[in-house]
Amino acid sequence: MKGAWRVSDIRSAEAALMATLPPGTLMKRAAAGLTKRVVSLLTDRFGGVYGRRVLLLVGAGDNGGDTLLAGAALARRGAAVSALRLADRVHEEGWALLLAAGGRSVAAVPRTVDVVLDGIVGIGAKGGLRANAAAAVKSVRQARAGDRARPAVVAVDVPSGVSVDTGAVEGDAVRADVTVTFGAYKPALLVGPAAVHAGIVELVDIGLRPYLTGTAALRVPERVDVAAWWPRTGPQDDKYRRGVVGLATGSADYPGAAVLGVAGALAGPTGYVRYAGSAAQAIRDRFPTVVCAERVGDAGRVQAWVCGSGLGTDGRAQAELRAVLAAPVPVCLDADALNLLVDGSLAGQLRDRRAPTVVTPHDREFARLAGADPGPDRVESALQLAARMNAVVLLKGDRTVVATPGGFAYANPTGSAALATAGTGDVLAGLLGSLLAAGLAAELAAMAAAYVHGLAGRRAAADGPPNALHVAEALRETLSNVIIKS
Ligand SMILES: NC(=O)C1=CN([C@@H]2O[C@H](COP(=O)(O)OP(=O)(O)OC[C@H]3O[C@@H](n4cnc5c(N)ncnc54)[C@H](O)[C@@H]3O)[C@@H](O)[C@H]2O)[C@@H](O)CC1
Repeated sequence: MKGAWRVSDIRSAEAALMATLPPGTLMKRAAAGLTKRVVSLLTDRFGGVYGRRVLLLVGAGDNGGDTLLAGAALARRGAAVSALRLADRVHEEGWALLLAAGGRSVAAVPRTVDVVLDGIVGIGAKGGLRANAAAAVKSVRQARAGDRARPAVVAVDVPSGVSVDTGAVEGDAVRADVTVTFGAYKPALLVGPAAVHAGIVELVDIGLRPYLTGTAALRVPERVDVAAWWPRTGPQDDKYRRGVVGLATGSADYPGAAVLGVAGALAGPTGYVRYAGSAAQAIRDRFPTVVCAERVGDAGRVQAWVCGSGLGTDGRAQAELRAVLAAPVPVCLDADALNLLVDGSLAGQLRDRRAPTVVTPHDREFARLAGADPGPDRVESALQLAARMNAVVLLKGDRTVVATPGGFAYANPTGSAALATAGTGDVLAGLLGSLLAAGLAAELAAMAAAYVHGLAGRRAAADGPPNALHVAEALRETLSNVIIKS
C-alpha cells in the first residue's frame, strides 16, 4: 500500500537523512531521477533528447534547484534548454551549471517547446501561484491547447499551485502530464482536485523511507492489497458461511435502485443475497437466486445490511432503517438512509451501534449529514464526520476517500469519470454490503469495493458511455482479472 506523508513529516525525515550525507546529495539524487524520467518522456514522445526543446520554469527554492540540475544534465545530452526565472533569486549553483552546460535564460515562454519542467515551487509553497508564475503557466496551457502533443508538462515534486497537504486547488495551478516526486508521496498527488493536476505520479527513491517515522496522512491501496483483502471461498464453505447480505433498498416507485444494488451484491463474495422491500417483484423477475421479503423484519438472518437507495423517506422507510440499525451486524447506509439520518433519533441510534457502519455520501449528502460541504481538505472533512457519526465514511469523488472513526484515511486511485452517472452508487453499496457480510473489516470493505467499482467503471467505459447496469455487468470480469488471477 502506498502512503502519503505531510510536508512536516517529510521535512523532518529529510533533515535526519541529510545529516548522514554530504551537502547537496539529496538534490543530486532527486535531479538524477528527474532527468531519467524526462529523457524517457522525450524519447517516447519526441524521438530522442538531442535538439529537443526543454523549458524550465524556475522558482526561488530547492524545487527550482532540482529543476536547474536536471536541465543542466539534459543540456549536456544535447537538449536545447531554456530557463524562465520567476523569482529574483534562484538556486545559484544550479543556475551556473545550467549556463555552463549551454542552457540559456529566456524572458518569456518560447513559442515552441517540447517539454516544460515545472520547478516554480515544491513543498515549500505558501499560497497560490504569484502573478508572474500564473502568467507563465497560462502561456504554457495556451501553447498546449494549440498543439495537443506539446509541450508535455512534468511537475517537479508537486504541481505548483496546489495545496500539498490537502490536495485542494484554490487558484491557478500547473496541470502536469507526469509528476516526478521525491522520497515520498504527498497527499496532493493522490487525493482531491490536485491529484488530477498531478497526472501520472512517479516516485524517485532518495533514501527517505526509513526516516519517515510518523503515520502516513493517507494510504492508497494497490491491486495486490485489494486482492489480498478479498474474501475467498474455501472448500469447507457453503452459501451461509460465505455470508448472507440483505438489501433494504428501492421501492415500488424506485425499483431500479434495488435492481442495481442487488446486481452489485451478486458480484461480491457472499453466497446468498436477500432482498427486503416493496420492489420485490422486480428483483424476483430479474434475479431468481435472490430470496425476497416485504420487510426487514421478515427477511431472516443476514450478516450485513445495505439500506437506503430508492427507499424513500416516508414512515415505512424510517421503520425499515430503524430495523436495520437495530440489527447487530455491519450496515452500509446510502442515499435516502443518509437523508433520514439527519433526523436526531436515528442519528442517535447510529452512534450507539456496536457493529460497524459504513456511510457512502456524495458531496450533497455529506453536506446534509455534516451541516456543511466537505471543505478543501476532503480527507480531514471525512475524518471529522467519521468521528462524529462513529461510522466509516466513504466520501465519493474522483478520488473517493474512506475515513475511519479511529482517524485513518484512504484514497481510491481507480476513480473514473464514467462513474458520474445515476445508479452507480447503488451498485457500489451492494458490492460493499457483500464484502461486509463476508466478514471483511468495514474500512477495507469500503476501500476494496471502491477500488473494484472504479475499475469496473473504466472497463465499462471502454465500450462507450456506460450506465450503471454496464458498470454492474463489468464487475465480474474486473474481479476475475484483479482478484482471482492475481
Ligand atoms: N529538502 C530536501 O532534502 C530536498 C528537497 N528537494 C526539493 O526541494 C523542494 C523544497 O525546497 P524549498 O524548501 O526550498 O521550497 P520550494 O522550492 O518549494 O520553494 C520555496 C521558495 O519559494 C518561495 N515561494 C513560496 N511560496 C511561493 C509561491 N506561492 N509562489 C512563488 N514563490 C513562492 C519562497 O520564497 C521560498 O523561497 C522540494 O519540493 C523538492 O523539490 C529535493 O531536492 C530533495 C531533497
